[in-house]
Amino acid sequence: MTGNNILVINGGSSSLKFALINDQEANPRISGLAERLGSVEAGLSWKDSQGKHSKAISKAGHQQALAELLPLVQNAAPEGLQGVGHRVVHGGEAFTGSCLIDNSVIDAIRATIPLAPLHNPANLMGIEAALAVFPDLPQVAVFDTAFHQSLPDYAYRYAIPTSLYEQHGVRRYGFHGTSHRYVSAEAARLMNADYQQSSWLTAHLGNGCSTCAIVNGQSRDTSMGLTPLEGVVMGTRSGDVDPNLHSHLANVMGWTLAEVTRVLNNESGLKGLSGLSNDMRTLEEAAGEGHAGAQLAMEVFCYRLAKSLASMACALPQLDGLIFTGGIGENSPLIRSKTVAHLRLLGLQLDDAANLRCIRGVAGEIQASGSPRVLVVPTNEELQIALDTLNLIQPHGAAHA
Ligand SMILES: Nc1ncnc2c1ncn2[C@@H]1O[C@H](COP(=O)(O)OP(=O)(O)O)[C@@H](O)[C@H]1O
Ligand SMILES: CC(=O)OP(=O)(O)O
Ligand SMILES: [Mg+2]
Repeated sequence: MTGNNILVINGGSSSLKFALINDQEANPRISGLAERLGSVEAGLSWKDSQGKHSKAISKAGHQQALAELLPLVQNAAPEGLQGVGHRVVHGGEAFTGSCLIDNSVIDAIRATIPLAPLHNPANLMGIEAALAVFPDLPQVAVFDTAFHQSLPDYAYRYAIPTSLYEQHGVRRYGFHGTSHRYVSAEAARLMNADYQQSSWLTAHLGNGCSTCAIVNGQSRDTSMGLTPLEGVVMGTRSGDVDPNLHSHLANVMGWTLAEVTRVLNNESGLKGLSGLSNDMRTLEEAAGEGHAGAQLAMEVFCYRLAKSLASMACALPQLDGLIFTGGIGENSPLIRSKTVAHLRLLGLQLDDAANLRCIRGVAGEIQASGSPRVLVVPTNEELQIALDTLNLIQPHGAAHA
């Protein structure tokens, strides 16, 4: 049994992340990143069984980058590829699950560009490049928003005029659905619980961060909204601010809309608060050495995260577990413990030794005895995308590694 080989592509505006996943193997055969696409500094870096490699691909665009990595992928999968799975950030209300890509799907992703101007054009570039390079392979779109299409209307509607929703799609959509879905199903599996009869809170803490309430395998609420700016504090994104901040900055400071958008998306969050970095590792080190900005950024991050989780708890009939995931959630005992310390009202408390043990890919339970479960579950969006892709291209479903 050699398994199935799926190429997973996550297209960004000037980058293209990729991984070759075999559904019978624990690790990707090859994974990497083409970055600074379109510029003279464009480069390709990747990791395979032989180690880490890099190569300059000056001025390469998305399609050329894919053509460059094609021989590497073919080399890693001499038996051939079965399909290509794409991360697509925004599917609007058109997609409640993953789907095979055809012209109508491409049109629907294009029609959603006004709702995700930073993400969807880049995802489309990845899809179009892959269709040009692999015209004969089935390709699948896996949407960040699809898992959250089960939100009830009282969770997804904003209290603004109804016409803005009905005519312009202004509502909460939610993102990181692939990760929230993967880690909650994985938690149920690890706990021998029935996923279809279970309730979870999840905290996906990467560069982008979001929380989610999952009941019986369905998302019931999530912290991100119309765009991935709403919600908790992130690496460079502010999360929730007073909606009047836009007009305040325009009227008092004379900022343009583009400047406000750039500052809230790229200069805020941990980076803006600390004045130092968007990287939690850097902040933890600096805070340990007494850097006041780093300390404050971490305090705000944890308090706001706890507040978001407490509000998500409104959507649950019971709490089977709080799940931490993403680079920060999987690797920072300090952030987990500071966050849970604000959640005593939910009865949550950590076991310090267990908390310290769950880092660098180690999954496990970290609660103190008597507390509802708290779990660390490493996310694997690429594997979930590969499994969704296999499920759609194989009528009888895919096997799990
Ligand atoms: N050991 C660690 N301690 C604290 N934070 C960490 C650690 N390792 C990674 N991180 C943080 O994880 C974040 C990146 O998460 P990741 O999930 O890799 O991001 P992305 O959303 O880009 O996939 C960064 O803030 C990084 O500092
Ligand atoms: C939608 C989103 O926030 O994605 P990321 O965390 O990859 O930036
Ligand atoms: Mg990640």
